[in-house]
Amino acid sequence: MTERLYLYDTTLRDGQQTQGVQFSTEEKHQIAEALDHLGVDYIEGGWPGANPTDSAFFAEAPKTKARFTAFGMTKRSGRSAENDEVLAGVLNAGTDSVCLVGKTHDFHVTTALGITLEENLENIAKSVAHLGAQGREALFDAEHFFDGYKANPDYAIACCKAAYEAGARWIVLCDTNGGALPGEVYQITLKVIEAGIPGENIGIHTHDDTGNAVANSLAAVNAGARQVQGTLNGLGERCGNANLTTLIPTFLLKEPYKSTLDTGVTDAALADMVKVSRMLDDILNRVPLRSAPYVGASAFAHKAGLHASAILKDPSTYEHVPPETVGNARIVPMSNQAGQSNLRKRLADMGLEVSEKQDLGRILDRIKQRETEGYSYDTAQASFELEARRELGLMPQFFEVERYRATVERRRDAKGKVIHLSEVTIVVNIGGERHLSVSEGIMADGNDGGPVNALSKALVKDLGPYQDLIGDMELVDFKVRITNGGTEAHTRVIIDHEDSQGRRWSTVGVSSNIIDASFEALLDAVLWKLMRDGAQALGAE
Ligand SMILES: CC(=O)SCCNC(=O)CCNC(=O)[C@H](O)C(C)(C)COP(=O)(O)OP(=O)(O)OC[C@H]1O[C@@H](n2cnc3c(N)ncnc32)[C@H](O)[C@@H]1OP(=O)(O)O
Ligand SMILES: CC(=O)C(=O)O
Repeated sequence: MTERLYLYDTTLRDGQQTQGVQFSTEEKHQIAEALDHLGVDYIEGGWPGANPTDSAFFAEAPKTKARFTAFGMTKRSGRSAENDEVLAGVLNAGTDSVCLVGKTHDFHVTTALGITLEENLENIAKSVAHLGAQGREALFDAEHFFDGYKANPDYAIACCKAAYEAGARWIVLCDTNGGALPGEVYQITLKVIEAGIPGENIGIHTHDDTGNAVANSLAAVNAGARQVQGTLNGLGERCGNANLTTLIPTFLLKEPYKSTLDTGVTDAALADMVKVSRMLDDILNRVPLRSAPYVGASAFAHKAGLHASAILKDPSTYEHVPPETVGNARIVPMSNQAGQSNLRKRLADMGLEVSEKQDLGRILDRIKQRETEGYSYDTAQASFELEARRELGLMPQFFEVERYRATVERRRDAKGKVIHLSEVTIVVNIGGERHLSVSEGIMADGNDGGPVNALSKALVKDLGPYQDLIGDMELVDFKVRITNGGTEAHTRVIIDHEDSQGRRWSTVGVSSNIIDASFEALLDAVLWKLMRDGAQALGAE
């Protein structure tokens, strides 16, 4: 027998309380659609009436299978629920479900609201009853509940009971300041159940200020709570909310949850978890967190030689779940932590079957030597492939760069405005024919006319017979690190490119000069593309 566990998403409300996050109405629609596809039970859209974006979003609310929910606060003292204009703004959104936050910590009632404890109980009860009278499903977010319980358990429970007895479907225990720990969340949730509010009416809303938001949510569920609130990628006020991108796979893939609880998320939707997580990062223009549980790019990356060796025999040796269940992928990167197992796997993925131990040993030595010089191949897999081919004598010679020159200049234009000028000249020999390309960039008001951009444009401007093959390359990311390779400081540049086939590849360059390091990474990017697309090697005479 399984029990229903309800998932309540607050990305569009508490997620929007993240510093630096401001969703547009359009983005809210996009996120709501992705959440609905995932199969959560509730989507909290925001606080209608609190700001123009939320009001506009509720005015054209998305049609979702999930219960689309408006958020607000309990009525204020000195007026009736019917006459509270903030509450009216929330109700006017016309949603079937409404979640109201109310105080449950005596200190907040007297200090933040400045009213008596009795008045607060009445405000909670009257607000919830008003929702019921309007035919709405009521949820009560018991703000500061765990801190309130520790300070005055009877009063904190009385607040929850006031809401429950007034007809609230859910009493959501909130760790508003995020300071609670799993043991106490478990014990206090049990106390609420003992006080007469059944677990099937209890929700949990946690924040990650001690890094325990997910653990605290699980603790409440272990005690009997049957609704979990959280956000995609753990977005939220301060350190964030409980991360649904972590919790959902845990509920579907881990015991005891897997065989005792049902959520509305199917296995097929779970396999889109990485996609949904990346969609949110794209909207926020954030680099996805590589180490994110389940969905991070490194969540199934096996860097150490001992791990890679065992993974090749059976992936479960170093994986807690199969990556494809959440739409992720296994990678075995190359680095100075690697052994021949990593190498064989990487080479096989590239279509190179290398069985000679001597060949493998030489490639490994070459990679490890270059890593001591400042190169890094665990992300720059395209450069790794080129190095392996060079060591095996399998790297075609497409062309030779005879020389390049890059100049940068900072001066004022006729109006006295500071501008930066970059000019790059490259001479390339292709099959005995010399091609000269010049590119220049002017950088003013922050546009992209810097020297690396000019270098990139010059390199791909005229590669003669190869031009058609490289025309769709786009530089999409550029990272610079200062490293200590050997005795001197070096600049390491990692560049990501994409092409129209949807491929993304990373290359690395290292030099004491940032322009030269960039040039090396750009050149590798072009060579990798030509090699992968089967370009004919014309050499350089
Ligand atoms: C724990 C949470 O994350 S709850 C969600 C919090 N989210 C937000 O605050 C974002 C949206 N909020 C807003 O846009 C604004 O705060 C509004 C529109 C709701 C209110 O704005 P204002 O009227 O200017 O009030 P302001 O924000 O300064 O202060 C909040 C008021 O609500 C009162 N209040 C706070 N919680 C409650 C409550 N649960 N019930 C009743 N009143 C409350 C406060 O005492 C304060 O009243 P005061 O000004 O008389 O002291
Ligand atoms: C309601 C809410 O967001 C909190 O208490 O954290």
